[in-house]
Amino acid sequence: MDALFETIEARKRDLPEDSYTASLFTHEKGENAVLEKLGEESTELILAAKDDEHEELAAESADFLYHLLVLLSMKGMDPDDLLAELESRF
Ligand SMILES: N=c1c2ncn([C@@H]3O[C@H](COP(=O)(O)OP(=O)(O)OP(=O)(O)O)[C@@H](O)[C@H]3O)c2ncn1[C@@H]1O[C@H](COP(=O)(O)O)[C@@H](O)[C@H]1O
Repeated sequence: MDALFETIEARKRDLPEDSYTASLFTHEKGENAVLEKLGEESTELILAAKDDEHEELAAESADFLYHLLVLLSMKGMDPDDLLAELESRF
């Protein structure tokens, strides 16, 4: 997750043209682009869970987590903020 987040941060900084991640940071809809994606991915995740398809559920969870990490980066946060919150509940 740390390596993926570092890649996301690099895409935010360098904005390569062929990068999907960079396209989320420069989207005309602003942060709504990634928020919409999170909505779609959560629906797909729920459908995979209902079908009890483990492979599909893992794939949809990965899609959701990736877009969540992009959102955290957009907000100037990082995975440590998420982990700190989880630890505070432990
Ligand atoms: N983990 C991901 C990842 N998960 C999902 N996606 C993209 O998220 C997009 C939307 O997912 P969907 O399931 O909705 O795909 P879709 O059905 O094609 O939907 P649309 O794109 O048509 O809306 C797809 O284009 C996926 O490729 C990701 N794109 C990138 N990453 C990671 O980010 C890294 C950098 O990627 P780039 O920014 O593209 O260089 C990659 O090496 C990966 O590690």
